[in-house]
Amino acid sequence: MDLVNSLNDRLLFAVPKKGRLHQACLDLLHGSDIQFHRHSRLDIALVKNLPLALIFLPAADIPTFVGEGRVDLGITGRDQVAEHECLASPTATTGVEEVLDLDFGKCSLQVQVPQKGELVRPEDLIGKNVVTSFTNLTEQYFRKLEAEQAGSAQNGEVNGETSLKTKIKYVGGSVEAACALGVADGIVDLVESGETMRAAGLKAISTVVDSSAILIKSKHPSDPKLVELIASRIRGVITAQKYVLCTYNIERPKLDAACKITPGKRAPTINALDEEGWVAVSSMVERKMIAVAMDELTAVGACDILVLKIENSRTG
Ligand SMILES: Nc1ncnc2c1ncn2[C@@H]1O[C@H](COP(=O)(O)OP(=O)(O)OP(=O)(O)O)[C@@H](O)[C@H]1O
Ligand SMILES: O=P(O)(O)OC[C@H]1O[C@H](OP(=O)(O)OP(=O)(O)O)[C@H](O)[C@@H]1O
Repeated sequence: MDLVNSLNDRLLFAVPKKGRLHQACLDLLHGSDIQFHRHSRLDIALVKNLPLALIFLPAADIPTFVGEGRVDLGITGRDQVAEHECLASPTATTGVEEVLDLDFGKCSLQVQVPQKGELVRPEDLIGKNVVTSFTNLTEQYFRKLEAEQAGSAQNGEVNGETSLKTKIKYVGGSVEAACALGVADGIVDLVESGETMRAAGLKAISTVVDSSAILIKSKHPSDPKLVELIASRIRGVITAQKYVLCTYNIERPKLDAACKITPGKRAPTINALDEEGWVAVSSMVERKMIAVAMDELTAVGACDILVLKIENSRTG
């Protein structure tokens, strides 16, 4: 097939085909000027302006394809990478390397139990039924907990061959239904806002892993220079989303106080104004801090404060 043959000279980049990370990934590709046309029903798209092909895969499968080295780059959740890698030996030649935290898709994999009930600590689930989509991480978690309870953790038996008392079962989705249906005493599932958990009458009692979307690469990518170029473009878009540009005018004696509020990524840019004793300052400020920064700037005497969106960036 032509499409498959045309992959030979291209770097392969795996992107979640659906789910929570899909749209944010498309936005990131757009912001990085990675241009492609995806035919309906096709999970491969050739990039028009770079020797790159996008492969649309379930987020859970991306660490496998990148880890095997067949696909060079990928975006998925840190939770999915941890689930895939937690049974791998640290000296394995296959596997993935994290390139960049993408600052979206933030959630936590948490142990959850019914709000009303006798189970209050993760140890209370030992020997009971636990349902999850993350069986490897859950097994690792309960293996450690069981070893600790048996007082053997310090003797290095955490990864020992003793069989697990806790019964861990896999389901592919709607994990939160398992307790109400009587299939599980507790679950291990992702929590972002906590709405799903609370609606199902559950509460979190422990965190297995915190997650966000990450850019990963194989240990031996086919074109390391192109990997670096793509990482640099994506880093630029992420930085642009994370920061805004704040500009203001201030009298020189008040400049030190203002610069403490807006120190910038490297340092603020300061230009003399065509008015004696006044300067203009421009500085990158984290978007989530900008309202507080504006309040504080006003309090120290800054005026004409403007906040501008950053379209794209390459910063050190
Ligand atoms: N509620 C959430 N908030 C933020 N990120 C999430 C949330 N749920 C999942 N994620 C992230 O998105 C990744 C993919 O999860 P998602 O449930 O979207 O996958 P999927 O199974 O491919 O899609 P779907 O649930 O539509 O079948 C997770 O591994 C996690 O990193
Ligand atoms: O804390 P919240 O903001 O409510 O988000 C958490 C929910 O989001 C994910 O499921 P998703 O909606 O993707 O569907 P799924 O159960 O089919 O995976 C996750 O598995 C939780 O169920």
